[in-house]
Amino acid sequence: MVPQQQPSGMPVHRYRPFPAIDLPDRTWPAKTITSAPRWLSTDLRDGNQALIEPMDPQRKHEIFALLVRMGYKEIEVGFPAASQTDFDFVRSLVENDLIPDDVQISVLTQARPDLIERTVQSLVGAKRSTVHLYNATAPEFRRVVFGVDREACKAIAADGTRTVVDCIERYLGEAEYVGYEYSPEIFIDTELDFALEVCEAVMDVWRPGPGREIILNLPATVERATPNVYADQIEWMSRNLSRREHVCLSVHPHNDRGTGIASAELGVMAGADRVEGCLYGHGERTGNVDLVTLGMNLFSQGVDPMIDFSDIDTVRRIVEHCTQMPVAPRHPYGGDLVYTAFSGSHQDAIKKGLTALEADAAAAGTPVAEYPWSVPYLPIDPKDVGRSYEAVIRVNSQSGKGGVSYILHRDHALDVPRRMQIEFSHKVQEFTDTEGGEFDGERLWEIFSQTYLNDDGPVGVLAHRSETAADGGYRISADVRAHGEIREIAGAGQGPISAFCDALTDVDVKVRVLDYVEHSLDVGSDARAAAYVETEIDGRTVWGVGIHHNITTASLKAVCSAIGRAQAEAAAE
Ligand SMILES: CC(=O)SCCNC(=O)CCNC(=O)[C@H](O)C(C)(C)COP(=O)(O)OP(=O)(O)OC[C@H]1O[C@@H](n2cnc3c(N)ncnc32)[C@H](O)[C@@H]1OP(=O)(O)O
Ligand SMILES: CC(C)C(=O)C(=O)O
Ligand SMILES: [Mg+2]
Repeated sequence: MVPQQQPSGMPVHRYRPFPAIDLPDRTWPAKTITSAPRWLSTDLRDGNQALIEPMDPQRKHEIFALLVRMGYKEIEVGFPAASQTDFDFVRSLVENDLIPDDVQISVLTQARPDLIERTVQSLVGAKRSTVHLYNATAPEFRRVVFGVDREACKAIAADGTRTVVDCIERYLGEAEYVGYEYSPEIFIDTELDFALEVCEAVMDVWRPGPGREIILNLPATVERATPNVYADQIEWMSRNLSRREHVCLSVHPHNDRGTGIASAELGVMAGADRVEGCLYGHGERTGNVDLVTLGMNLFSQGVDPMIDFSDIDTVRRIVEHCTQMPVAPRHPYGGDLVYTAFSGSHQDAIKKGLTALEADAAAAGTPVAEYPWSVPYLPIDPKDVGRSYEAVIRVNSQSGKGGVSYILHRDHALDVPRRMQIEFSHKVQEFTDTEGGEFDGERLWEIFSQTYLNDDGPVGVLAHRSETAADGGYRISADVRAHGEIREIAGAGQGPISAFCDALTDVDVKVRVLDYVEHSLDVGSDARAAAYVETEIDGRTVWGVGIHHNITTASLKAVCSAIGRAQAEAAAE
């Protein structure tokens, strides 16, 4: 029987579903995003206003410089009427000529004449800027916060816009370009017909036209509905706004339901031209939509985000330093663990995927870094964002042979044969089960060396001499340490290993070789070789490993290693 879930007892009755939008002929579900929208970073405004400790001027400058380096062309730099510090920061950007010619800063203000005037004053001397005005338009805000009806609410927006126009004329006549952005705050809770009415009233004052666009920014100030509802709202506005060709329609999702990314993406599919957000999703409460994830989502679809994320760790480091807040280890694209696989089957698939990618790229004569990416469990190549494969596969108790052998290959160039991978990963499992936690490459190498490369077994080879007979037979004599004594032993066979195994009967050791693999570890005349031998000793199948500059020595060492392993296994029983 299927287990029966029980009512939670939580006060569900206090909440209402968000009403659906009546838009049966919506077109956004069939759309795909084929080019990057215009981005606005509001790290220095919405992001900053929500920090436990707002950024000091030096940190603000660091973020600004980072945003410029990454390629953001529209940057909201503050709320200059809020405080002298905010005002001074904008002035320092302007007066120190820190704003590149192709970057447009913007500043936010409430629709209050004194605040607007101060805000516009902060922009004197800026070549390109945008004045951004907002007032809340949702019914609850009209009633509770402002105590106004629809007409009065609309008047706040229109009058505010008029004041902006006047102030721009008064203070910014010299500027190359001054743009205007209007946001009906709490747009998602505003009746659509009223949001449209307010935006039209604002446009009547600003009078957008050729060369004079207006940015209408429709915020999900508090995200309260599924992203499809936001998309419907955006599509409805996009269809019904007049002067649409002169409107830059912008979305500003917050992330209260954890669907800010989806809201932004569906918003763009629904007709938005521009997205406002913050790096790593800083901002009020659960944050603004994360610009890193949005940009990288495009990148992962083969669409250029027009922003450079190729050094994602530096971006993260600067954001963490400036906001004094950590980025979560599982944060998409930038978190510490997001290109890491711990579990065995994932590691196995990634290892095979990377090998196949290299082979496919080589076959196509294309460098791997240019070859179309397709590796299981990794949506993008970590190297494309400046991560290395080092961190991709990490070993703990959930890991299997794939991960373990990947790390041995990565750190020591060992190509451990498949059946030996199984044997060694069981060995590692014994350790991870008892010790717990993660095993790094160094710890794995310790276990590998202790298991296969220690010379303390019952038999050790000290020197060997060999000759090939005219009939192709192989003769060997070797000085060995056997059971505490130094002995010279001799034997014959088809090659060094079979001859050595024959010689070992002199010291009462019987070894049957089942498989043998060797490969070089380095290049050049001084190169070392690794030899792996699968043996049957006293009814046990065990592997041995030898590493040496001389390939014959490596093989004999591998046999001795297997003898040691057999004895250790027997002792452990
Ligand atoms: C969704 C967002 O992120 S909006 C941006 C929010 N960011 C900030 O508020 C940070 C900067 N703000 C501040 O530092 C301050 O609010 C200041 C300095 C701008 C203004 O401070 P104060 O004058 O003390 O006003 P206060 O902050 O209390 O704002 C409330 C008043 O502004 C009015 N108001 C709020 N928003 C707006 C608006 N967009 N347009 C016009 N009036 C507004 C309210 O109705 C209220 O008026 P009342 O005092 O007559 O009731
Ligand atoms: C001021 C506006 C754009 C805002 O930040 C919001 O509504 O979230
Ligand atoms: Mg906001």
